[in-house]
Amino acid sequence: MSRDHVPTLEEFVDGVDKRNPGQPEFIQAVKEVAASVLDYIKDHPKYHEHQILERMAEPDRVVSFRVCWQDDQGNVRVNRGYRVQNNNAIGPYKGGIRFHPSVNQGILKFLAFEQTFKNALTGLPMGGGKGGSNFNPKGKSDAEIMRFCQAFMTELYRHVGEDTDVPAGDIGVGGREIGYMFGQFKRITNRYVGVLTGKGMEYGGSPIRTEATGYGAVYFLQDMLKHVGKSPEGHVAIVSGSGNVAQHAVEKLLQLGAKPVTLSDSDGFIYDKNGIDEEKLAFVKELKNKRRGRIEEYARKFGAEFHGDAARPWRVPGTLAVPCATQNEITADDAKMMLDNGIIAVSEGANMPTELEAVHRFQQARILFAPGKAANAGGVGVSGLEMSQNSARITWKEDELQRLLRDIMQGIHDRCVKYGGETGGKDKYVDYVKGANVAGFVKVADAMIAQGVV
Ligand SMILES: NC(=O)C1=CN([C@@H]2O[C@H](COP(=O)(O)OP(=O)(O)OC[C@H]3O[C@@H](n4cnc5c(N)ncnc54)[C@H](OP(=O)(O)O)[C@@H]3O)[C@@H](O)[C@H]2O)C=CC1
Ligand SMILES: O=C(O)CCC(=O)C(=O)O
Repeated sequence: MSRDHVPTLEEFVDGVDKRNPGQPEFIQAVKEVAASVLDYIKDHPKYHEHQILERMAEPDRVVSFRVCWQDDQGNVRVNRGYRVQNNNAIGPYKGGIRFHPSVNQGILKFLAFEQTFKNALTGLPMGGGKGGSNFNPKGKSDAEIMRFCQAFMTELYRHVGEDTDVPAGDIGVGGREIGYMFGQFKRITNRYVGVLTGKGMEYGGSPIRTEATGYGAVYFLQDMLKHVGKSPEGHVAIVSGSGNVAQHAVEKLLQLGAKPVTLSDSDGFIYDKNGIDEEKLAFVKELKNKRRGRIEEYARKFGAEFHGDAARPWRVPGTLAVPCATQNEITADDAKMMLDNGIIAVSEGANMPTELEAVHRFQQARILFAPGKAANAGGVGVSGLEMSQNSARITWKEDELQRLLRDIMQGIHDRCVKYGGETGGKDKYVDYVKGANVAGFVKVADAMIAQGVV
């Protein structure tokens, strides 16, 4: 293909498809971005001359390694670990670590690609990366989790560092796992540095990192509603997941006067018509973070409905949705059902929880739809602030971090409006997908051009 010709979406995706066989999630993520930015590239030929999108869609490197550990019975177990370093044009690679049996290279490539745009949107100097393992933490003892985390870091330590690549948590990786990995990094390197974020407050963590992703996703929802003269107050909210992001999304929804009525895990979902209040949320936190139990218990305890067989909550009527479990949990049929039920806004707490066809349905219906790379960026935003605090060897006060998180989310909303807002329309429609993709792209692209062909 001639270098003068900006590829069409089909030509571009065809190339990505051929180079990444068997990686549908990665192709989906790249396709969504390409659909937003190719027109912008046509209007700004320097990005085509420098082959920016082509370079961004090829990770800087993918590290894959064996992780050997022993279970409580003394059996030797083998898993595969990865770190995908996608792009470090604007700062050290930054992004979470996922422990889940579904983890493979394609899923981590999609997450590292998304992270590159997300981190740029925060306005902080962080590149994009992601890592993980197909290790399944469910049902493992605390000692097994510790041995696995230590074995994982025994290889990962040589690829990360406070100015190189700074991992954090994601699905299956919370404060406990970060602690074990941090301890092992320190033991191997004899250095006490901010190599991971999401650390405990006693050893270099930042106030509100735990809450930041869920809170941020609801702040973004609030900002979208405010843009069209509305607020979350009084609305019924459908939430999926019951882990870190879902719990704090529910907490912030309650603080803003909305009524969350669902939560889920991989077994199914609960529907509490009376609403999940603070007391019920405290039960969920204890159930999930301490006892590591199943969400079905909520239904038994509070007399709510439980829908099993891995059912998802999208059939439940509500006007707001905050998907907080995993990728591709909202199908095109789900989107239709949600629209039929009168949904007005969706804010993605999870990464790419909405299938591409479902995104198109929401866009066609012109509802408020925030993609994860904008809506869930509060977590990595506060991680960036944890990095700053670690470098300066200080801890800021919680009030200050609450204010900074609010500012970061507001800034992301403004950037989306700048690049995705329609001019001249009466309904102030913002295509948040386009806005987030173009805003993230421009920042990374300009840095790449300034740094030459590397
Ligand atoms: N933690 C963070 O700061 C950030 C997280 N995210 C994204 O938010 C989402 C949730 O992460 P987080 O809350 O941290 O993870 P957690 O591990 O704390 O919770 C994940 C929740 O999602 C459910 N879940 C996971 N995989 C599946 C699946 N395949 N099918 C159905 N349910 C599933 C889990 O159920 P079960 O226990 O049964 O597996 C659990 O309820 C992910 O997409 C993550 O990438 C995005 C930005 C930052
Ligand atoms: O806090 C971080 O570094 C990363 C969080 C994350 O994995 C994400 O934003 O998806």
